[in-house]
Amino acid sequence: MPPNLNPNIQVLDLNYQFPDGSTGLHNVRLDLPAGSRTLLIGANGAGKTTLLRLLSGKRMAPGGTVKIGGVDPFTHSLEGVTYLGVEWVLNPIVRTDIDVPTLLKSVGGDAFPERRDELLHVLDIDTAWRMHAVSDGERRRVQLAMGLLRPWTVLLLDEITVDLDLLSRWEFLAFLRRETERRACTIVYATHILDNLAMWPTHLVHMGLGRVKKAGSMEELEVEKEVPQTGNSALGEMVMKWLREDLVERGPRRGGEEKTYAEEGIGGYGYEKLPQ
Ligand SMILES: Nc1ncnc2c1ncn2[C@@H]1O[C@H](COP(=O)(O)OP(=O)(O)OP(=O)(O)O)[C@@H](O)[C@H]1O
Repeated sequence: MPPNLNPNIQVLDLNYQFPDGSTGLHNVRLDLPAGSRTLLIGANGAGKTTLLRLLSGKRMAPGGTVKIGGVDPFTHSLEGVTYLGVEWVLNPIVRTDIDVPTLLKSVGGDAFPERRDELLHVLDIDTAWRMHAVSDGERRRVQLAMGLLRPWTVLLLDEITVDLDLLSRWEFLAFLRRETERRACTIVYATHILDNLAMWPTHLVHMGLGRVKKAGSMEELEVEKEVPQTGNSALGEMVMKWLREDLVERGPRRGGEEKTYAEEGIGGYGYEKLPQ
């Protein structure tokens, strides 16, 4: 099925039971418009992963309860729905002695050279890395480039940014925001880490014990957006500044011509105005 140009997400009275008969979700209702960026918030065990798996079509929801761009993601294998979660993180290929260009080529990098190069830049990836000899955060950045390379229309992220340093996460989230602003795509992001996020979401969904406790746009939920420039705490602002200085000190990757993203301030929503 071709990518949908109106990738809204609708969930109607979704009840879900696990194969052992225990209840996973109770009467979940959601209506997330195309182009939205939703933060999915909830304690451990609240049901976030369960919901994201159903939205991605990895698990079957009762007929008519989940629609992505108007169709059931389980019965239609939806091209353009990308779900990045635990199984994806644990894929052993990214721990083998393989180089970055070969990995990116294996997921279609040559078909999307501009996206590939943008992701390399945004995620500050050194193409000379070999994957058995990188840090956890560097590995995660390459994985993210792999996962995001094909232009998805719905992106479901299940807390996959835990290994990223504050600045890399900031740039990654700014990239996702630009994506929703320049093409028809929609994001749901389950996370426990709220640093830097105050200005990122358009919608919030709060889950608890398999139920949606609150959901709506930032305006509907009257979430205060008046925060420091980055939407970060004073401590976060300071750490961001340190990391930015570290990157400038390290200098550019790939031959010395290119500016680091910290020098360019490409974050796109206030990052360039960080206190110096
Ligand atoms: N296959 C399963 N069979 C039975 N119960 C399950 C199964 N998978 C998850 N659960 C239970 O469902 C509940 C919701 O799990 P889920 O993974 O969706 O939570 P979560 O909100 O993503 O939590 P976390 O923040 O820890 O990732 C938990 O209580 C969990 O124990």
